[in-house]
Amino acid sequence: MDLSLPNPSWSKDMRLLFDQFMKKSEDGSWKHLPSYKNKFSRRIEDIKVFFPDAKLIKEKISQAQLFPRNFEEGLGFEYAMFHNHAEDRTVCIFQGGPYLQGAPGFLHGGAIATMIDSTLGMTALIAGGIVMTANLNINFKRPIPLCSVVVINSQVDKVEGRKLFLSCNIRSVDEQTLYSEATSKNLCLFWVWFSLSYISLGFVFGV
Ligand SMILES: CC/C=C\C/C=C\C/C=C\CCCCCCCC(=O)SCCNC(=O)CCNC(=O)[C@H](O)C(C)(C)COP(=O)(O)OP(=O)(O)OC[C@H]1O[C@@H](n2cnc3c(N)ncnc32)[C@H](O)[C@@H]1OP(=O)(O)O
Repeated sequence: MDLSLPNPSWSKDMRLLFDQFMKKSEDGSWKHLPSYKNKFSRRIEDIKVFFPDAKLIKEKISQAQLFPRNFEEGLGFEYAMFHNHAEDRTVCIFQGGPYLQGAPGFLHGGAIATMIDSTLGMTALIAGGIVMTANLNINFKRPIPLCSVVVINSQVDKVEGRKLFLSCNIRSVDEQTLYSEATSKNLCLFWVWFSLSYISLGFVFGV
């Protein structure tokens, strides 16, 4: 089940942004990225291909779920991502629910980091195939109110061999407030470089 589609917990802002990006996707310049709880987790063989040293316990791996998709509807991470192939850019619209509280009334820094890592990771994944985050630097500039909607804008800045350098920022829907900025270095796990984005997309999402 694609969990990046609107559900009743989404606020008006979240719905509006989603509809705007779906409209932008009509001419093919943007692409909506589906998101699942446990794609790649069901079959131990799939994972072993990417991480041959993984010590996976069969019974447990069948229960594995993508971390940000682990909460009940509306309580944790509600988000949808859109990718622009020509610009190597991914936008994530994100509504952080009440279970993600850090300072009273605001999102936990770890929850913000999770969404930053997920968005940068997805951008790197599309650009470079199977990648791991080697380094992530975040400046938390303003606290993000709980249950508000924010926009994460990420892009590939530079590619050096198997190293991808990315950056992103998080802004309010009206773009007036800059909440966070981050940079990351992601390492492509296979030296056989495949930047053919849509092949990567099909590989990961089966689309
Ligand atoms: C992950 C996605 C996988 C599958 C996709 C399946 C489904 C997708 C569905 C949803 C996707 C959602 C996206 C989620 C994204 C989440 C991403 C993560 O959270 S990853 C988890 C956190 N990261 C880790 O656990 C990484 C642990 N570290 C490692 O495994 C290794 O250190 C490494 C990063 C793989 C690098 O090891 P290597 O042996 O491959 O490289 P090295 O020879 O050590 O270094 C090469 C090169 O890179 C430079 N470098 C290495 N580490 C760092 C660093 N921390 N900071 C800066 N630079 C670093 C190193 O200096 C070398 O540079 P050179 O000498 O100039 O070549």
